[in-house]
Amino acid sequence: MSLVAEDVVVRYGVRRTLPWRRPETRPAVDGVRLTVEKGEVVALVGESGSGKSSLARCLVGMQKLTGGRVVADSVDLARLRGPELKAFRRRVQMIFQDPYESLSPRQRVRDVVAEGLAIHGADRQTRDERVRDALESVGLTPVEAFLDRRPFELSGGQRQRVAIAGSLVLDPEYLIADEPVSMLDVSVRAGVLTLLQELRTTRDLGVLLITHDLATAVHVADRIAVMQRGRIVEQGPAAHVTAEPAHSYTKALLAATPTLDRSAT
Ligand SMILES: Nc1ncnc2c1ncn2[C@@H]1O[C@H](COP(=O)(O)OP(=O)(O)OP(=O)(O)O)[C@@H](O)[C@H]1O
Repeated sequence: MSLVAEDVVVRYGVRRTLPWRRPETRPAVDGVRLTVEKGEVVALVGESGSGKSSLARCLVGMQKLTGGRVVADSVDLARLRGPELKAFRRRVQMIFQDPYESLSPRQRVRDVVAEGLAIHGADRQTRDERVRDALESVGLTPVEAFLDRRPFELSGGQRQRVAIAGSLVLDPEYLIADEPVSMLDVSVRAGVLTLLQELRTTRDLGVLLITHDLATAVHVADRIAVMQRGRIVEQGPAAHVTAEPAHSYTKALLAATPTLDRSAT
């Protein structure tokens, strides 16, 4: 069971030009191969503009590919239509950097979390059970204390947990988390990251954690993929990538992360 980017290319803003003229822009994603298995956390690390979000959008089917393909359990995403596409969208969920932005301020937590279920058609009792179960899974307990709150009555960490619960109600197989803790107070980051790690185990979830911060990646990831200017320049087990970085860019990232940089001691 895996979600795979195969030689994915994303090129923005290609002008309609004569066919023999070369495109003028460098691809945002430039031939990326990346696999996320169920039950593992893969961190995609790179500086701003390296193409991480573009690749993430490809993996959830929100971005048109210029080249390559996304394959979920051996099926090419581009071939999916109708109910199959709908099922894929349920199986692969995405959460974003700013939990406040992705939540509707007027809705109560119970409605925010149930929203995806309503779209995918579920009766009221199922919805209620799933919402409670999801809130428990993300540690928002006792559940009754949270059901009727609105996003502005929650802390940043709690809002991100609500957003994660909104994905979990759909019982996804993969979660693409785009900078899920970078807007959060440092004191609550570890809690949200640990939650993602737990979900990997308890729900056999495949997690792609996108971050510009190597320390965040090391905290939770089984594997790390390092992205620079649209390419994956290095990937491997987290411990290996940080202990013996092969690429100069990974070395630079390590050097910029004093808590991990062994050469600095
Ligand atoms: N919709 C778009 N139209 C045109 N260019 C885009 C679009 N989205 C991203 N880009 C460009 O593609 C490149 C990669 O952007 P992307 O957001 O994927 O990188 P990133 O690593 O996620 O960066 P950040 O962490 O800042 O979001 C950047 O040069 C960006 O300006």
